[in-house]
Amino acid sequence: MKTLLSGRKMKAADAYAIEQIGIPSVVLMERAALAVALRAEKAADAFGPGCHIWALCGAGNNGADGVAAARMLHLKGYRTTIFMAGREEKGTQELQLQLSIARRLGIPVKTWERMKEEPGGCQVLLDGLFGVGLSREIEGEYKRCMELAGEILTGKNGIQEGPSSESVPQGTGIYGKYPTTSSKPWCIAIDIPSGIHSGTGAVMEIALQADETVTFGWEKMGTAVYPGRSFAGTVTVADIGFPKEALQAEPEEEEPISIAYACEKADLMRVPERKAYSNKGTFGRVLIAAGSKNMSGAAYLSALGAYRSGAGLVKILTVEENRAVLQTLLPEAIIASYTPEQLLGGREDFKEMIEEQMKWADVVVLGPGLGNEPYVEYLVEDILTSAFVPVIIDADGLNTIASHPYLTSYYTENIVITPHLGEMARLTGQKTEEIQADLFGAAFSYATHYGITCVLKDAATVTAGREGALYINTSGTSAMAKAGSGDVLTGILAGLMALGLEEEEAAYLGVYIHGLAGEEVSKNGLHSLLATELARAAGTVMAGTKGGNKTE
Ligand SMILES: NC(=O)C1=CN([C@@H]2O[C@H](COP(=O)(O)OP(=O)(O)OC[C@H]3O[C@@H](n4cnc5c(N)ncnc54)[C@H](OP(=O)(O)O)[C@@H]3O)[C@@H](O)[C@H]2O)[C@@H](O)CC1
Ligand SMILES: [K+]
Repeated sequence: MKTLLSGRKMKAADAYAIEQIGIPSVVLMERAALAVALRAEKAADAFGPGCHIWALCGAGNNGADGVAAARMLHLKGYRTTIFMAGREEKGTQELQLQLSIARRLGIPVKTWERMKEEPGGCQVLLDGLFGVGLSREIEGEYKRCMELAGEILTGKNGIQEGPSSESVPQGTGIYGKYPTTSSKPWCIAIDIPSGIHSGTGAVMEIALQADETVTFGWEKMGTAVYPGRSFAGTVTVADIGFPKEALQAEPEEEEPISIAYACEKADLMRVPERKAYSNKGTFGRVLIAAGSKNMSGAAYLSALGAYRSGAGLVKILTVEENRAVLQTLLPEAIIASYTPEQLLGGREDFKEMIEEQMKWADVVVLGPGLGNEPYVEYLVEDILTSAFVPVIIDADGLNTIASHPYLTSYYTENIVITPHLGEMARLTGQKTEEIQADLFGAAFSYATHYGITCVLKDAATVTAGREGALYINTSGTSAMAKAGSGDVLTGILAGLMALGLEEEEAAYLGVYIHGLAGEEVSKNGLHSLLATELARAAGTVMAGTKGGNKTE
């Protein structure tokens, strides 16, 4: 698992390394600047002779990194200019030190306004305005400086020419590439794109669009969620010598959200093995309470997802009208049915039936395609009160809870909810934009308030465990923004729980597998993905797990 930090946590780790361990600040900075300079060299070489590298620097240590990187590039023979924003005399000690070295070496240091007049513009821009020290909205002079830098980066002032070499060098050890031809400068963000909040990923009024980000020690949470993620380009994490113990350092001001985790391929090994001596009962029974009249697709996709990700036996509990179609679509599933009339007429009998079904199940999915008829409230209530196994609630299950908030009183630690932003907004009474502005905060608050697992679905899905552990998903593609994708996800989570994973682990791992499945299908193009293919591809991803393709 990858570890990601908030800006404050990073500053605490920084302080720990300097004050407790005794690594001088400028030693860390030298390594940070070197990592940036190495990337800048690649970009400059891609442009070829005549490349002009600018370091746009603020008055903090992010700026000091920029000045130090500019010095290294100057010493290697690259044409380099430093542009300063903010008041140098009020800058950090490190900044003043780096500037005095740069000046003694004869590197031009100018104020940011002079960027307008620089003949030939720049081809590579190092963004060192703000790093993890950014703590409030950007305004005034800084804002004007960033507006100008933004114009330069988008080529709007007409004087820029970016790297244009025919032979394009690949990034070393990362996934970045340089453009073969471009009229825009290549922007390397130092630590984090300036203007992006390092904890939430929010744009603090204005932010600079980077082509790549070189970050130090640990990736910042703000570049893993949107919109920060789209500003960062490809992210390289440079090891600049922080000891692991530095992670224990707590931020000065108490901060509930300071660390998050992200799955990597090796985490697929967490999926339990499929034992050779087993039967369908060994791998758990999934009950899917889904579908309504003329709405059978969601139930089918959820059931398919569960089977493809390991469930031994799947039963779909749905309205009678869906029986024939579901039996045809998925003969492997058991179908149990009810009629809404049966429910409204005799609540007790219905409740008994639900209780029996819950006794059968090891895992329950509640919600896909349930609709919003009045009887759905009773169905949700009866399931929540009689299930003593994990229950994954999605879609109309969540909408029913949103419109009947008393249902949250039945939440137990076994509950996993999988809302998208709109559903989360309905559940919490917040605006979608408020949730979007802080996905970590929204998932964390809901999960810890109710003591449940919350999978908040977005282009970068955030999962919060019931005690507040946070997981950010890094797999997946835009191809997955398709009808039925969420239904398959509920099935995958259920399948993993049927295999024996705990709710939290199944949730973040399931989201990761779902994303990898999306990537697999997208190899055929981004537009054409079908949810059924996603379920099938989840099976392919599962084949790569520890027990996925063993014969004994
Ligand atoms: N040894 C180390 O320490 C290492 C540090 N490293 C590097 O240092 C970076 C962190 O440096 P930093 O802490 O100096 O803060 P930085 O991001 O440069 O911001 C500057 C100042 O801006 C201010 N400010 C905030 N918001 C503002 C706003 N909206 N508008 C205007 N001003 C605003 C705020 O000061 P304030 O005004 O709040 O007192 C803040 O202090 C880190 O990202 C990494 O690149 C690496 O070299 C590794 C070793
Ligand atoms: K920056």
